Amino acid sequence: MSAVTSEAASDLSVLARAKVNLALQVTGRRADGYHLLDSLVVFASIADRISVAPAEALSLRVAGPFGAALAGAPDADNLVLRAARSLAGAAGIASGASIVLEKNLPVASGIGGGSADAAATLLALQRLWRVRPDPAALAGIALGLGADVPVCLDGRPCRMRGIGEILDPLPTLPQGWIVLANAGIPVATPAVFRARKAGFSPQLCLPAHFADFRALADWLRLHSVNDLEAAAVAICPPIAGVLAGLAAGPGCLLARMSGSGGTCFALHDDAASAAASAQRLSAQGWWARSGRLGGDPA
Ligand SMILES: C[C@](O)(CO)[C@H](O)COP(=O)(O)OP(=O)(O)OC[C@H]1O[C@@H](n2ccc(N)nc2=O)[C@H](O)[C@@H]1O
Ligand SMILES: Nc1ncnc2c1ncn2[C@@H]1O[C@H](COP(=O)(O)OP(=O)(O)OP(=O)(O)O)[C@@H](O)[C@H]1O
Repeated sequence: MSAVTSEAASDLSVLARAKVNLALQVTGRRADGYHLLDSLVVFASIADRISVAPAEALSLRVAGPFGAALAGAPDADNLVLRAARSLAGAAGIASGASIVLEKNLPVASGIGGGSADAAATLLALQRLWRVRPDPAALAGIALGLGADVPVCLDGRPCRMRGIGEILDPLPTLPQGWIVLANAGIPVATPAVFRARKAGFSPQLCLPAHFADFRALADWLRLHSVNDLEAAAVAICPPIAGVLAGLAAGPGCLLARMSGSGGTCFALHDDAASAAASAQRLSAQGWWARSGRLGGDPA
């Protein structure tokens, strides 16, 4: 680890953006049971937020609309504190931090909320503690926290392979709009992988670029799938209703599930139809949000 020279206080608050698997193909299985994936991962503007401040001990306060969903589990199991302890251990940091998690994303819902929180914690605490692990050490810490943490730490649109550790940045994607919707039923990732009955899919065969957002949606529909969708619907049938509700929204170019579910997404090439779809689905009692996707990385 080497010291970082100076950091602004505003860097101590980091967005943990929702991870969306635009495509998710299961291409094989390792001897340890983990599945090999080929996935196109992007990040929506819809996000949790991690804020850190100096303190002698390590503490976590959870706020926000989905904070209560984490209240049942011991704080020690929270991926935020696990990330903080991993970094402190690797960096030999004895001091603590006061961490606030603003939980805006539904829990256990396929958009990597906990993984994004862990990644944001690693970024914020590197600044607070003024440490910079070498990239290989940081990658090891991230993967040790979960298969989705490396891609969340990278934060850019990526092709993700291996079990989540092989990341290739994608060229700038065309800009569009996304609607995320969720019926409010947590879906456990291991159960979905276990319930998967189909064989393995081939690797994705990506074009060099997409002319516009509609071309991206067309390519996804014709040349890729989410291999976990059928298993997730079998475990949690309301997911099929969410997919149908998104697909029925005027202007929807593609409706698909993200990750292991139950959050599903719709792609739109205009902000107004995306916002209208999110409003309509919210009125049905589901969690639904619209946001920006793609364009130049922030
Ligand atoms: C499905 C995805 O969301 C796609 O982005 C991720 O691969 C899941 O990432 P994650 O939630 O961070 O997953 P982890 O917490 O590492 O693993 C949870 C469980 O999911 C299964 N798992 C996860 C990732 C993977 N490549 N193969 C798997 O089989 C394993 O049973 C594992 O015990
Ligand atoms: N900060 C956190 N936010 C959300 N879940 C957390 C957090 N810390 C621990 N967890 C636990 O991690 C599990 C997975 O939650 P998460 O919201 O990350 O799932 P997910 O969105 O399905 O993730 P992925 O898309 O990476 O599979 C839940 O059982 C939850 O209790």
